[in-house]
Amino acid sequence: MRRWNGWGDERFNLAMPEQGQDFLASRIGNGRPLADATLESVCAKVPDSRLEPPAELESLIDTTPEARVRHARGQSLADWLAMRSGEFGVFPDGVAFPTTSDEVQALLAWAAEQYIHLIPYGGGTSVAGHINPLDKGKPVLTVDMGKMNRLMDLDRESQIATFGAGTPGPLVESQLRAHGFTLGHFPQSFELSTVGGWVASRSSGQQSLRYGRIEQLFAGGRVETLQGTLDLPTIPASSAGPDIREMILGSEGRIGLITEVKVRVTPLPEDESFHVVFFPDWDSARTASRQLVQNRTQLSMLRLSNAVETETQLALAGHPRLIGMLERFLSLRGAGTGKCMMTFGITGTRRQTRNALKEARSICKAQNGVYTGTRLGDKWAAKRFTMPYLREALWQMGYAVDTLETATDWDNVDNLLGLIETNLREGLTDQQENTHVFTHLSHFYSQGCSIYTTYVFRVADSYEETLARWQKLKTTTSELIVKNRGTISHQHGVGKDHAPYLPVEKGELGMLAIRSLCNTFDPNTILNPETLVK
Ligand SMILES: Cc1cc2nc3c(=O)[nH]c(=O)nc-3n(C[C@H](O)[C@H](O)[C@H](O)COP(=O)(O)OP(=O)(O)OC[C@H]3O[C@@H](n4cnc5c(N)ncnc54)[C@H](O)[C@@H]3O)c2cc1C
Repeated sequence: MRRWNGWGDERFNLAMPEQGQDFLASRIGNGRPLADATLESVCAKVPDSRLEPPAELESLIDTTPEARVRHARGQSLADWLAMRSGEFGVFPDGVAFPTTSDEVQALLAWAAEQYIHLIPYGGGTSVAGHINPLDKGKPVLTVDMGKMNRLMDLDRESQIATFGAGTPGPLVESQLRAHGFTLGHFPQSFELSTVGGWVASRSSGQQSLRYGRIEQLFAGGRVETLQGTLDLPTIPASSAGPDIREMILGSEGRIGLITEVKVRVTPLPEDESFHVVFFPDWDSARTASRQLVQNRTQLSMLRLSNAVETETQLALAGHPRLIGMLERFLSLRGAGTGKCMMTFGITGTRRQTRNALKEARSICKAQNGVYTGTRLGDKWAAKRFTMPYLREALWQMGYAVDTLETATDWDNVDNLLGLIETNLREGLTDQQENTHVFTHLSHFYSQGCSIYTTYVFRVADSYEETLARWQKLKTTTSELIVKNRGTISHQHGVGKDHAPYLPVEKGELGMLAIRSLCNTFDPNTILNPETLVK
């Protein structure tokens, strides 16, 4: 069963190896965990539902406290603190589980008539407050799309698959795999996030170098809005004015409920492998990454850890004897202190992968990269969806962990990365607290790349103080990002948490256009208020 107050399946735990514990203690001190609230105690706080559904919708709506608790928060650190403390604030009045587009349309009609706020909900993996209900004086109905989770059609010739919007990553891939296809969209939240959520929040998967971001994969579909149904036909390309698909991408539940998603799929690859190269320093590593992508070497994924992330990953990996041997070998080859780890994936026909590997190794070698084969890369691939479980282990040790991500042009990558890391590292020094900060680059483009920074700090003596620590780090760094040519989000979307920073990025006129778009479909702000735009 899914954890009600954290990430993933409650039967699965990721243990922190002893060396990892020592490493963190040496960086930020020993943590002291806070006490967790129980599900029962939180359910007891849930007020009576204000919903009075008509008979024909009654069977679709669950108003039990537990369903409402389980849909009240996403996965941001602020959400995590709310769930762990039991201080949720607002709960939805009910959760609807529609099974067809017609049922979604009926829910919309009822919501409009009764002035009920409606929150579309995919996997609830938002890390930016997208799906949290607000107290606006009206009832709130969360619409969980999870029952619309089937592969509805597969056009093998055009390679287009139609899915119910609530289909989560594993069901997308298993249903396609049975027909010899893949979507190739693998966000780290793959286990729980859904195809509709990916479209609504402009998600990016780890192998976007080969398969593209969701923008490239989203071919069309069906959206139920308060003004009627929007059918998005699949056309390979078009010069017929602005693209309606682009309006749905990143709409974050403000325009309507996506009920069917048509995606561009690819036959399963013949060959796939993941490789690791260590570079002596950041400059050579960053140069090699940029050259790989600007050279259009056919990689399917690329990730470059800076020196602190490399050190942290090796410390947290366990197996001290093997890691020690690796470090000695790397040191002899010139990649000692300050080394940076690059992981890359190659996917395709055997011929393509052979050529890509040759090209990639040659570019890396020219920058003094030490190629170590596939062993570490295979480990990364095997564990890539389990890493979010580490949050639970860190929490039990008294540490809070969060990530910040942006993207910028190559000429600004080092500048912005430095600003982000320094701000996070020094952000709690006035409280005599250290923050452990490390970064990787991922999602590479010819023009630039995304910057993904993780920060770990000790929880304070109370939930309120811990939240205040997070707010300070998050707010000051978000301001810094948008003031320095970074996007407020490369892949996590805007939600409610990033909405204050959007106007800097879009400008006044841009914000007016986005607001007008939402108003066209939803003039009375029934849908997901204050997400994306106020
Ligand atoms: C551990 C972790 C790792 C993550 N890794 C990545 C990553 O690698 N790449 C990445 O892109 N993101 C990542 N995310 C962020 C998150 O998973 C994505 O934003 C994802 O796309 C959200 O999908 P979801 O189905 O969970 O949507 P939800 O969180 O349920 O909703 C997100 C938004 O989309 C709207 N929405 C959802 N479904 C619909 C629908 N059918 N119709 C209309 N609106 C809808 C909601 O109203 C909300 O505004 C990560 C999150 C976590 C917790």
